[in-house]
Amino acid sequence: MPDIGGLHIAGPAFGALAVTLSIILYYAAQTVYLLFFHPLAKYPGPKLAAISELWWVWALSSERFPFIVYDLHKKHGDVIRIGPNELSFATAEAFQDIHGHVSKGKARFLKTEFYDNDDPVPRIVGARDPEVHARQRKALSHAFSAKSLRDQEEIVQKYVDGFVQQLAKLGDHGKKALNVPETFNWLTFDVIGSCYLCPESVRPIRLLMQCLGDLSFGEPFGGVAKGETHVWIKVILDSVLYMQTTFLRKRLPFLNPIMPYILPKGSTEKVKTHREFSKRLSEKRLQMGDTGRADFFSHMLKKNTMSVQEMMSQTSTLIIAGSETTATSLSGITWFLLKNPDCMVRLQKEVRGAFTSLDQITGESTAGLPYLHGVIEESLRLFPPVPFSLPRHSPGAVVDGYYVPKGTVVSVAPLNLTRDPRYWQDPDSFRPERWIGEGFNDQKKASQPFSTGPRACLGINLAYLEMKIVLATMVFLFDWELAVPRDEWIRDCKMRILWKKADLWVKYHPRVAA
Ligand code: HEM
Repeated sequence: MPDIGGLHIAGPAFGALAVTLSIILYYAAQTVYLLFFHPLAKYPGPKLAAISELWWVWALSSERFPFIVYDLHKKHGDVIRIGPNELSFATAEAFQDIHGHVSKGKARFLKTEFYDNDDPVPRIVGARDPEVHARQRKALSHAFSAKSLRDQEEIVQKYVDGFVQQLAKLGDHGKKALNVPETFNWLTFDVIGSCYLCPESVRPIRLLMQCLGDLSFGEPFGGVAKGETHVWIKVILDSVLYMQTTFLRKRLPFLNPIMPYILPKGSTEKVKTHREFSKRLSEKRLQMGDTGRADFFSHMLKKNTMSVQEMMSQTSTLIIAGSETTATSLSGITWFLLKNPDCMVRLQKEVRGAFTSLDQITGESTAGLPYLHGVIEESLRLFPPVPFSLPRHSPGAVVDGYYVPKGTVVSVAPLNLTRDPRYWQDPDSFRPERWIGEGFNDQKKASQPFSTGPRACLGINLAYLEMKIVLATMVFLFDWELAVPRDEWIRDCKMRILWKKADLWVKYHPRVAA
């Protein structure tokens, strides 16, 4: 029986005490190291973030991550420590250093574990190995060529026509308010579903009826046709929340056992359902082989550089990457136009002056409307549809003048960059004219909603095409009214990897002259 300072402690109790003391000492020593001697110790930020992953987990779970990081940069400056081994930057130079192309032979910043999920094979957005990613990107890039875009325009036109008819019908010609984020989801999921499968209108309907027949689904997602959110879209949006928790669980594995109690009921099942839908849809499309039509799948098949599993795993990613982002952008644009009636009037003048009938509204004709372009760019600046800060591992390199040790996680806070007075005149105001001609001499590289470099968005041209056609059509046909007045909308949105948008109720009145 050990005798400590006159205290007699039994053997097992002594063992437990020794273990407890060792653990306390270990964490105390680690805390001192992380706070004072770690290579990142000199950077400001929350103390909890410096010593533990708990801060990051708290910030991500709060669903307010971009706002929290925004406020921290405002308080502490351009470089802050947001994890024991993680830095957040707030400059355009840092964005370029981390995401831009690097010269041959130089090491690249690669995606972190944040992008991992439980999928057996990586898919384009999540592929961390540069070789796997380059191969997948090459196979898919043809689906985003100028020629493919021309095919995709037909799809966009078709769904936009149906969409505005639904807005008129369901909105009872301006008498009833519609929830904007939801309506744009009908459209963008239908468009991407159709581009993904095949552009001929009847095909996706039949295909989906065949493979998901028992669930009696209609068109690709049937959102526009039915004027309601398809059950798969609901499942997809919920499973994005689950994906967010995957990162949390990976970062703090001890959370695993309690996750089922924290997650909303049925989350795990929803992810499974989403994967099952994607799998069945892909299988059916693969069975069809070469259909002679240029959909996303046909390009992958033609390239023949991806395994069947790899091709199938792209489905769920592309459907989310291509639809939710565009719907978010369109919702943001709606908000800014309604809060800035002068801008709305100027846009109406441009669109209504340029066209006398709907059939004149095309990809080519809308590409020549500078104010429309300015409206889209300005909204993407103030409300970037991808709110998370695209984390990367430093290869041991300089970021905006700071040497960042190898393995450190680095990212750039999207909201700070786009509202920084060093880059933008009158940064918090919605001023589409800044994007026309010389504008205000802003440093436009500080707005990178589609990212840049080898991992930049593949669907950028499709996104602009879709946004321009739908906005021009809606402005041409309707006068918009904010049905439920509100002072703020952006800060009411939450981050679940992508934005979970707050409701935005709008009435679409038929334009008198139309
Ligand atoms: C306004 C609409 C859109 C925005 C703001 C947007 C934004 C982005 C961003 C920021 C990334 C980089 C993600 C990262 O580094 O983790 C990305 C990647 C990607 N986006 Fe988009 N996107 C939009 C629309 C689309 C559309 C319509 C498609 C078509 C399917 C698409 C397909 C992709 C793909 C395939 C990638 C992965 C590229 C790669 O890793 O090589 N996106 N997007």
